Amino acid sequence: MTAPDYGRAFALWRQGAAAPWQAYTRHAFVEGLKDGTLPRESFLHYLVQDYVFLVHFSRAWALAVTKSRTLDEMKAAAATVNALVNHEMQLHVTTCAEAGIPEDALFTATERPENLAYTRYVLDAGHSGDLADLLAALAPCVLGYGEIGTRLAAERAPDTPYGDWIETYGGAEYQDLCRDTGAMIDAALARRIGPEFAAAPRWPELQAQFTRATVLEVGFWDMGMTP
Ligand SMILES: Cc1ncc(CN)c(N)n1
Repeated sequence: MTAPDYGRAFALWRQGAAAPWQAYTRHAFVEGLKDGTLPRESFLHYLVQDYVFLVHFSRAWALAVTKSRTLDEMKAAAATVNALVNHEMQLHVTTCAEAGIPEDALFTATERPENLAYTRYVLDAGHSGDLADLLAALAPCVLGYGEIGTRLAAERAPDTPYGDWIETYGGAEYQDLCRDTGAMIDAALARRIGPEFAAAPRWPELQAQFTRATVLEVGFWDMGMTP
């Protein structure tokens, strides 16, 4: 199955991080969602941690609004904040409520170190750099789940109990967000480092940021498998 088209910069970054990207998008946790063998306890533990993750990720996308230089950049970043806090997190709230975990317990959950490392790494990339640095660190999160969702929607076992999760990330709304984010990244990089991304002096550092965030995604799945 070919990877979905989320823009030029993403295609280059993904290729530059081939081994960790494979480890992230084909992780045992992901395969367990696909065939339904992931233990429920692991899934719920992951969802609680992921709720906290999304709180901090929303803060990072809000930082992208303040790092923007055009209204189009601001609109794209603000749309992602909205998608995270008003749509994606609803999956976590609803699924956890059905399992007897109330939303206030989600908001106050103790973060696992793998979670803390990832979110604070991304926030620091944004605070210490510009929008290009921040987007390189944010891209594996948004676009990786888009790629995973697309594949799982096509390959899932019909009776996996994780259909809601797969539909959230494989569905049209999330896929539109991925395409918009990919286009926003391409435009933001062209504006800051020129249209020939991979030839720009800053490219190796942006690639390193994308690769580090991808490795932290692998750690997040590992964490999910050890409640
Ligand atoms: C850890 C993680 N990475 C990515 C996503 C998709 N927004 C997420 N919900 N959680």
